[in-house]
Amino acid sequence: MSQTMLKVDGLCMRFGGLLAVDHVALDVKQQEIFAIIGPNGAGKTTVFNCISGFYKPTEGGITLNGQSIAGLPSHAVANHGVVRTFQNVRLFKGMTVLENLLVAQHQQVKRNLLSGLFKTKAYRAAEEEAKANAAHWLDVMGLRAFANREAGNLAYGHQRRLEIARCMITNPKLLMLDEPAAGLNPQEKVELQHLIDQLRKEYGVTVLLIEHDMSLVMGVSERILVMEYGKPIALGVPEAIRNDERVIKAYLGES
Ligand SMILES: Nc1ncnc2c1ncn2[C@@H]1O[C@H](COP(=O)(O)OP(=O)(O)OP(=O)(O)O)[C@@H](O)[C@H]1O
Repeated sequence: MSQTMLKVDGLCMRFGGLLAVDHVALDVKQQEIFAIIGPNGAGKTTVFNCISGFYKPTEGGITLNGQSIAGLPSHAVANHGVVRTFQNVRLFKGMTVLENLLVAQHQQVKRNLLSGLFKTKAYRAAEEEAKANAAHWLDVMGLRAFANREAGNLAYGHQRRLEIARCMITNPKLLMLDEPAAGLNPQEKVELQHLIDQLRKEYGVTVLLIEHDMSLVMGVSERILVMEYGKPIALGVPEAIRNDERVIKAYLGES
């Protein structure tokens, strides 16, 4: 049995009178692909925002490899190796694809002002490494032909891939994808499923995913947590979730 990487316990998030997340618990194992699903407004993105440091939870624990990350600001959570994408793609749209990948590595490239000014050997080496990494991820994501194109001018599916590349280039432990299939065509969805699988197999990343596309969720996830009105209502393998009466009811109630 592999080790738990992310553990969320008794997580609550209140907005005024609304308990958007109500005692959510989950544990994601090393190199697992774990999905959170649920009807609109169930609290999925709020859970993501709490884990990634965009919200400070009202209550509850969040640990990464046994270390508490609850309540840390997002940049500190990112420094622990937890990175995420957003429901609406967030890129530097006026920069080129390549520049987006170089900027994503700014933490790794030595930013010491003096070493930058004098272009020390170490600084130049770090710059070269950043460029080589960028080239690698352009290839993995099939974006090499668009390296010098403005990110904002890419087709939507390519923007989504660039967003994932920006995460992966930082060599994360946990990759959090918020509705990565939204806006993709059926062919792109199939490719996305293969990509998620490939990222886990080849780069050892653990994946936490929110997704409405059931074919993708059922095809790629090892375990699924279902939320409704802020509460966890089911947790299990895809086959069990597919046949869970509470889950079926929650989804039927939505349509
Ligand atoms: N910053 C906020 N202030 C007030 N209410 C919020 C805030 N963020 C989320 N909510 C509310 O919390 C509830 C859960 O929202 P959330 O976006 O987490 O749901 P979701 O499951 O991700 O939905 P969807 O699938 O539609 O993206 C909703 O009722 C939403 O209006």
